[in-house]
Amino acid sequence: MNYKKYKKFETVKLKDRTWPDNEIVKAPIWCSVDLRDGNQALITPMKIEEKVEMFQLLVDLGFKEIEVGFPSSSQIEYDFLRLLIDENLIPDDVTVQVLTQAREHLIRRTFESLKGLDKAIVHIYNSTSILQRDVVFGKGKEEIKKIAVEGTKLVKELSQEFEGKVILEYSPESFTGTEVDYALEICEAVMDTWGATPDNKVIINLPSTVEMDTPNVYADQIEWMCKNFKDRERVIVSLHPHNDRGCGVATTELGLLAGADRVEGTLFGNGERTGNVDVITLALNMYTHGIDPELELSQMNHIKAIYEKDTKMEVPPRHPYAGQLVFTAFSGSHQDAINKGMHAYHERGQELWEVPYLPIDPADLNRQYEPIVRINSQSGKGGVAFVMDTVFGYQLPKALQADFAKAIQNISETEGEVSPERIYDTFKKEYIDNETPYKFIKQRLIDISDEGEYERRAEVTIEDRGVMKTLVGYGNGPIDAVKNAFNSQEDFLYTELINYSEHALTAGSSAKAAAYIQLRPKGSAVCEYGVGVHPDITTATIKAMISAMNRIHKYMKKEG
Ligand SMILES: CC(=O)SCCNC(=O)CCNC(=O)[C@H](O)C(C)(C)COP(=O)(O)OP(=O)(O)OC[C@H]1O[C@@H](n2cnc3c(N)ncnc32)[C@H](O)[C@@H]1OP(=O)(O)O
Ligand SMILES: CC(C)C(=O)C(=O)O
Repeated sequence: MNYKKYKKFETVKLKDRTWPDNEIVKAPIWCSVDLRDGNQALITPMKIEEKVEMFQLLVDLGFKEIEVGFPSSSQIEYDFLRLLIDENLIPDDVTVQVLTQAREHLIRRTFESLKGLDKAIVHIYNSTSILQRDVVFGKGKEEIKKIAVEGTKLVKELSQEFEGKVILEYSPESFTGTEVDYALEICEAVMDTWGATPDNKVIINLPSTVEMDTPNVYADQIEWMCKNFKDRERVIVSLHPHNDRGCGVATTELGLLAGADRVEGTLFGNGERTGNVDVITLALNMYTHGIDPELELSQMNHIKAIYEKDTKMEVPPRHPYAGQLVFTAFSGSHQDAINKGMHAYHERGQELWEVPYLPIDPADLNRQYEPIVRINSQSGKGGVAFVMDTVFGYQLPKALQADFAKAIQNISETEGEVSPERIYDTFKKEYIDNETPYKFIKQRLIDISDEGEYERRAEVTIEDRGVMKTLVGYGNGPIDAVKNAFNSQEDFLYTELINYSEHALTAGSSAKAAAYIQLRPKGSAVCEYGVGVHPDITTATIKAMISAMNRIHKYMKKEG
């Protein structure tokens, strides 16, 4: 690879830059260019119905400025705008924008397409970069400036005949490859020609048509322009970044720090080559800093579905905020931290979102029902416990979490990802449905307390390898009485209770309880959990105890 084939681009010299100390404190004016820059870059450009659907989505998301196409370039582009106008599909608070090269016949045709609108942004451009002046136009600086000025004159003239209001936008296209002082000279000439004033501002769009350098260099270019306009008040400074070096979002954010007022971009960053800047990421980056993004992005799956349908593009699984995997943690330590963080967030009822590894509450994007944690061989007990809790409602005690996670890891090591259903089935098989050698049949608990002495008699009927037995025991509470009923049998293992917990599993009249019992045979190191589920908590507890005993039997048999 011959890196000597390339050279670094000449950067603007800005010694007194202020942008590094600035902060983004409010949303910029957003302009969607999905229907123009996005559409022109598609393998199959959108059909009219798809354009209409996309336009409606953009309106619903809250865009107030939408570049709807390049009407002079083709009949479909022209017809689409006509349809929006003729069918009255443009809301009053939305301004449509149209792009055209700064060429007479294209500008005239553009104005024809606008008939009937009460306002529009007419966006003219010509390339101003050193390279394009040379290889595309073969023209010097004055001639290139003349293209912009002549184009502006014509837009002005046609605006005067136009019944609505025209806002002029001018782009020194390939701005990032243009000397800033020359870009400024053309932009000032355009504004002077237009007669720009603070009440009749011109949108000066400074595109990073090709991302040529690090985002700080673009920020320097923008700050330099902002500082050097003759009258900053007559300009709306607009950014239009592309993503050639993969820094489109950073470039835009730094451009905003540098003083820009407006951003042109697309949903999910569709657009020429590596795409335009992704407006959704920009807006949600602001949102997660407590800034109103002024876009309604809560129905993320819906936005993604329409986008994918109309553009035939796919949102990659790791795309910020929208990708299928971005609210999923596979690794154990992440799962553990998310699990604890979510619990703390809900328990504390705090207003501020603070959950490790999740910069945004998935619920804010209507993604709360997606599995946040997925289980593979890198997962630990936290992730398994999280799935059991959030998907199935079982709050596993710590020691059981570790024990059960081992069983799941054994599966994932051979089979890969383990689904929540598989996790639950395994849990049931391991801890609930253990019926050999002992099977629970029924129980009766009698209060035999006397003069302040709290005492219970437990009668537990079980099936022991085909034989029905009713065991009787006494204790100072149900668990004690039941345990003693088992321990009083000579042919049973004498077990000690190590741990007990229970909780309601479901709400309402059909509520069930889950009981967790950990037992250890006296003098043995074996320690097993059993789980019982039943509407009656005592029955759930007895079932858990029997399950734990059966697991001990199984384990001891295995160990010989
Ligand atoms: C960075 C961007 O995304 S800019 C937007 C780009 N989008 C598009 O181009 C999509 C729609 N475009 C089209 O369909 C066509 O380009 C049309 C219909 C607009 C124009 O088509 P054509 O006139 O056949 O060709 P083309 O666009 O290649 O223009 C060629 C001529 O226009 C000149 N030209 C190109 N851009 C501009 C401009 N912005 N202003 C003035 N002249 C220009 C070229 O120098 C060239 O001149 P030459 O023939 O004297 O050499
Ligand atoms: C027309 C201009 C703004 C453009 O699309 C670009 O520079 O990328």
